[in-house]
Amino acid sequence: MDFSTPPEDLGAVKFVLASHEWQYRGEGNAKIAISLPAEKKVVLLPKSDKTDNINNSDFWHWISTNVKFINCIMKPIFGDMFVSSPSLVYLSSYDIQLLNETLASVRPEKRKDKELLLCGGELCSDHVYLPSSLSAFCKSKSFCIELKPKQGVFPLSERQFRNCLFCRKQQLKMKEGLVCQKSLYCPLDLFSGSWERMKNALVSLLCSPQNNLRIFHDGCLVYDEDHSDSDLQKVLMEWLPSVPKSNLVERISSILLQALTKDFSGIEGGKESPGGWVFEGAPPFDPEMESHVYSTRDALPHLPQPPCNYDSQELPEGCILRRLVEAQAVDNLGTALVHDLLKSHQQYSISMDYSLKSESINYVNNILSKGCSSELDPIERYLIAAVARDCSILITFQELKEDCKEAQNLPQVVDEDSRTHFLCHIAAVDLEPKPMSCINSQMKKKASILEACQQPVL
Ligand SMILES: O=P(O)(O)O[C@@H]1[C@@H](OP(=O)(O)O)[C@H](OP(=O)(O)O)[C@H](O)[C@H](OP(=O)(O)O)[C@H]1OP(=O)(O)O
Ligand SMILES: Nc1ncnc2c1ncn2[C@@H]1O[C@H](COP(=O)(O)OP(=O)(O)OP(=O)(O)O)[C@@H](O)[C@H]1O
Repeated sequence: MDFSTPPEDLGAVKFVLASHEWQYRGEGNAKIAISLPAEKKVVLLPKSDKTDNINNSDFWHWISTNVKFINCIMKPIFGDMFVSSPSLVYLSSYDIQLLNETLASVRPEKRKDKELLLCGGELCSDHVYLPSSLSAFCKSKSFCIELKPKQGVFPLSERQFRNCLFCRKQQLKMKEGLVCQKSLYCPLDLFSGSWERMKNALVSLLCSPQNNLRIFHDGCLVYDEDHSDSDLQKVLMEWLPSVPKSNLVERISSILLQALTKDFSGIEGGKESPGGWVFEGAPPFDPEMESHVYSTRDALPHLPQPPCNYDSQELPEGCILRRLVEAQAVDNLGTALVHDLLKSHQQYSISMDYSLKSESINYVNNILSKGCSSELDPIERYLIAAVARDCSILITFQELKEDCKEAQNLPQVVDEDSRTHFLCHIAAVDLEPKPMSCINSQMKKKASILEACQQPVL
């Protein structure tokens, strides 16, 4: 593969590793994140497995199309205030190789099936820190909670299960040995609009984080699934002022919930695109619809756990939870119906069995040409919703200096027990489009989940 041609014509800027102080931040299934602490930026580098076969020109078109998708589709849907625009960088193959070698000792074993092969990536604001416009009013320590909330609203065709997809998938994760304990978290509670259930969901995430919660302190990972309860207590003691007999997990959950339900529209110059996210023809989020499926719900596999609660009420306007749930509801058909549609669609069927990055470019270009409009077809809507069902949010807090009158109108939350005020910021990340083949792979995953639920691991 030849990655030597500088892709400057697509707006990419040269990134020389040796010119920056850098650290490994973390990774998911698709990208490795390198943080640049002095600049408060991150470089996100796509990973490849040995079977990926993409040429230089296709790679650069794919990655620049991804950035356009974030800017033109996900940003209007979530709102300017929750999404920042990445730019493109290119690296030498020497630097990519150096990264592979240097990172080998810090990368988790379970992620090493893929490595860096492609000489480019996205440069983004590092959202584990507060933007400087806010941190100027704060004391020094910053904390960030990363959440991957997963799917919190389901199309009618997928509401017949007693337990939601996340809770059913726990059976598969147990069966495959990916986790040794089931998560206590249920996304339906987080998105329920009920203060008590949302709070319980956050406590559950803190106590069983799996790959759905991480905490960073001044840019360093201090709590995730590989840490213990006592690590969590230490982090929270560092974060919150001591108050005798108070429950730190409860206190942090309350702070987090204030941030997740806060109306950020209009804050930080975060102007809405015309009409906000709701574009003509998008199915409105309708909690009433689910009443129709009660009658069939009991017919499906019973897990050795209580049923999930599909009841929900409206979330506050302009808060991140509402934006997420509305973006997830852009698909109102569900995987099986969309999969059937795809099979019958001559135009798409060719892309279906391929996970090649170049294959996704065509459908993303179609979405880009339509924009957030009623012209989007159900398959395109599904692919947009799929991003919102798997993205992460970074919620960052920094303690406000005492008597800081200038910060009155800035977004803040309060720890009631200690009366401490924190400025906060929320960013959605991992908003790149999924390949068309994800419809096929999600069908297969759902079949495996059903099978795992038929022989539940206790
Ligand atoms: O479909 P799911 O729910 O299994 O989600 C996958 C995630 O699994 P999770 O359940 O969060 O552990 C999975 O996360 P992990 O690798 O398990 O941390 C990825 O996010 C995957 O996305 P992609 O295919 O890399 O773009 C996700 O796949 P898709 O969203 O592309 O289907
Ligand atoms: N803009 C950002 N600021 C700070 N940290 C970030 C940013 N973007 C990503 N990260 C960190 O990098 C990690 C990997 O990024 P990302 O979630 O985009 O990767 P992925 O491989 O696509 O994930 P997934 O497996 O969930 O699809 C995130 O979990 C987060 O900790």
